[in-house]
Amino acid sequence: MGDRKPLIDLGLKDPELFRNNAYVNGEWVEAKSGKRFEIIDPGTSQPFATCPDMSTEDVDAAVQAAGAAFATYRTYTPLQRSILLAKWDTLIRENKEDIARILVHETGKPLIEARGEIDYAAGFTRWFAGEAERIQGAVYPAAMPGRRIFTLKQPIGVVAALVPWNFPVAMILRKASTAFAAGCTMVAKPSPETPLTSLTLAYLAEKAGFPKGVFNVLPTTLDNTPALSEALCKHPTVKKVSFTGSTRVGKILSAHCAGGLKKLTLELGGNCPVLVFDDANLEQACDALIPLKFRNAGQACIAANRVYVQRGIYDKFASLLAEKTRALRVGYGLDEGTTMGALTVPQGLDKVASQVEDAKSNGGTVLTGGNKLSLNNGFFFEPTIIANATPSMKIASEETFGPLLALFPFDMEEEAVKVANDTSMGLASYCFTKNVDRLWRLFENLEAGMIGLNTGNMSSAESPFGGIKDSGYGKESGKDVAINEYLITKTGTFSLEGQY
Ligand SMILES: O=CCCC(=O)O
Repeated sequence: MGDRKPLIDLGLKDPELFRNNAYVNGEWVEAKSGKRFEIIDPGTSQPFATCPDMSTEDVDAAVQAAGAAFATYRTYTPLQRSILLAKWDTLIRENKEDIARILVHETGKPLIEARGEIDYAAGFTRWFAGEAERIQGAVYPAAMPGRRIFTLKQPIGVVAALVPWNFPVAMILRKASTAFAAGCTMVAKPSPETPLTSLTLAYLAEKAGFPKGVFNVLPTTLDNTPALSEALCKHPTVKKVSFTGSTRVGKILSAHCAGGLKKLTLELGGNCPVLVFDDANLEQACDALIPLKFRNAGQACIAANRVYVQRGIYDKFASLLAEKTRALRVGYGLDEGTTMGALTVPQGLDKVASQVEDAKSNGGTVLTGGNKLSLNNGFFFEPTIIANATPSMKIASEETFGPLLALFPFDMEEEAVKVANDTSMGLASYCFTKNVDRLWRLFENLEAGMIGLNTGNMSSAESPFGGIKDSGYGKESGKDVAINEYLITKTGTFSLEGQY
């Protein structure tokens, strides 16, 4: 266990999994300042643990450790890296229940979703255990006689991972598994709300046998986050930065990285549209939309935000969706039967409330929900559906990041595509129709990095994840594309004697 215990009994089968110190160079350490901060359970608004508040003065030691570890870890064979990832994967799966409990306390999500997140997250450790052994250069036929051209893929170096609070286990594993498969080392900065699961994963990485310094985790507060992130981006030993979060912060980090020409992966905001056509299977569309919107209380970058419904089925679809939404059980994440938990940050409540008020005052109809919930002192909001939404409402242009869905009517396909694309974002778009030609047209014409065709679920280890436009660049997960983000391609040119 770390130096301190949790403030409440977390009910862990293995209390060793609770780690509340930073992890640097294989040691569990305090911040140089000696300061700690509280981690709040969103389901009760009460602190349940504390962590060291790492700041810029703690950055160099972590990066130096990762740099020193890189000198050795880069020489590990693909098979050695694959075996380490596979061991980590096994330990994560074996400890799923305990990790899920910590995750519920950190995020407020229901236990059933926390377990699902760990299954999803362990998909990355398993997938990248395989990818480690599939890194390949190429040989190119040369135009000049006697010349041979070939490429070699090598790890880029120390990576800084800036991790969000909405899927803290999945997002850190999506980045770390890729980096470790490539032969890189990492300094991770979890979100201030959710540092504990990252520390548990670091503990399991140590148990799996990753050498000291390969994985370093720096918890910090919201106050220290901008400066610490800037220090990581600008540290000369850091060669790549991977960030998941808002477009606003992504642009700031991009500026920090520009001076050092750091390679950057940005997985940013969504404001994702969904198009439901008259010929869709309405049950299928509703059953896809409920988790797509209300998973993690709507706090997902790929969550549905704006739903455009063709006029012929608008009323029928709206009432079916409202009925299925009313079946959700909002409650404390660890309570039996909870299917939607608290929002992770209290500011989220105000944003949803202000969008609901704005919609109502502009002629929107609340079909279900619409209010904050007074439950357990936690950050709860009812799952909410607004009908008769119009382009002038805030929900038409602002990403909600909460449990609110707005239904907009439309008549023609061209019109729906135009409004769906009328955003600076381009992460994911979804469409529901049984017309195959239309599906194909939509796949080509919707402006997003990922398109769900009769599905709302497209996140998986084998699928390249990432957006276009203001939703960022670079892909995470999937074959080749993700791992290439952590590799350099070195070109060799060779001349045969007597033929140059
Ligand atoms: O919120 C961002 C990630 C969501 C996902 O990986 O499905």
